[in-house]
Amino acid sequence: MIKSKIVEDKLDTLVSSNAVPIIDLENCVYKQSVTARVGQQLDKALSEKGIALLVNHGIPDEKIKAAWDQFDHFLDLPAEVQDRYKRKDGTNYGYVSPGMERFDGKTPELRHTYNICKLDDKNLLAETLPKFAKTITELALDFHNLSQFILWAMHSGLGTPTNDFVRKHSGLLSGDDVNMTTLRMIYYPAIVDDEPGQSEGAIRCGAHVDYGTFTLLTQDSEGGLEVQLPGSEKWERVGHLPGAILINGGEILSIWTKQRYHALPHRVIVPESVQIRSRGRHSIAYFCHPDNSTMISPGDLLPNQTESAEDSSDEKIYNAYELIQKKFSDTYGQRSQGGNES
Ligand SMILES: O=C(O)CCC(=O)C(=O)O
Ligand SMILES: [Fe+2]
Repeated sequence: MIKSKIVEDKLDTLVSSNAVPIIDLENCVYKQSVTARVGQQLDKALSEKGIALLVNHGIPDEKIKAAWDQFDHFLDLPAEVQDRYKRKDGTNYGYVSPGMERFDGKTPELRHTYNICKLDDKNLLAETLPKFAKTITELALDFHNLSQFILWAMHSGLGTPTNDFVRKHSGLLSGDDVNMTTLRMIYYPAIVDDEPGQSEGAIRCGAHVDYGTFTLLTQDSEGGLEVQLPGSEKWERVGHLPGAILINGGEILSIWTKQRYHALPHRVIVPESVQIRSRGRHSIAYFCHPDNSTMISPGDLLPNQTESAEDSSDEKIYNAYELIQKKFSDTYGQRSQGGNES
């Protein structure tokens, strides 16, 4: 009985049933034939499923593992040292301890995260853990380069006549005062069933959609990630393809494409399998955002977009920064000021 449950846990995922498109990035070579193919595949995947898996993305596994190791070292530091790096109100960078985030406004998330918003972040633990700063910064640069390749491919897939879409992401990782793009280290501790508050009603990460253009996610093992595919309210387990990076669309991209691309609802539950939940889980999310001052007009990215009666209505158009702040306060109320990016 127990055995068949474990087998079921291994098989019953979107990855194992080939329901997530896999896109080969060919190490991100900037060849027109490659960006055009990747753009087309992304267009199909993000419009039909809201999700895809990227392989041959060029970020070596060892670099990702080294970053997880460094985050573990950070989590081993005494609490008073960690506190010095805590995320502060009005900014997005720094350490977020379990319980600081509550996606549904009440249930604390059982996870540690660390946000990096700038490639040359002088505050990044350079004195306390020099290797942490070096390893994470190098990885952030890799994600920055990968996201730029994806932006060019998306530009091709969307068929927008100008390269404004790419240009509007000029400030990737140059600081959250300019652009909210964030590399987030994440660790979900193992769930110990008989410790109070650990399993009953607990969540690793509550249901939400990400706010920006797209998110890249890498995970070290199956650990409860679930999504709602377009047109369905059913939560489906994603599963895990070692070495692949998952991409999902965010809310700004969805508005920009008049919902052609889906903002994918997702969450991380406490896995029902004792075996799986008794393992800690690492992930890294890279949230790609347009520059804060970018005006996000519905349908702006679609080719041949002419101003329709609907567009020229009095409906207010927000810039990317306002949209994110609005989203924070819709979702978190007062917490938004010191809340989280997702
Ligand atoms: O850890 C994961 O798998 C997902 C994390 C996530 O969705 C987020 O932080 O926005
Ligand atoms: Fe998310």
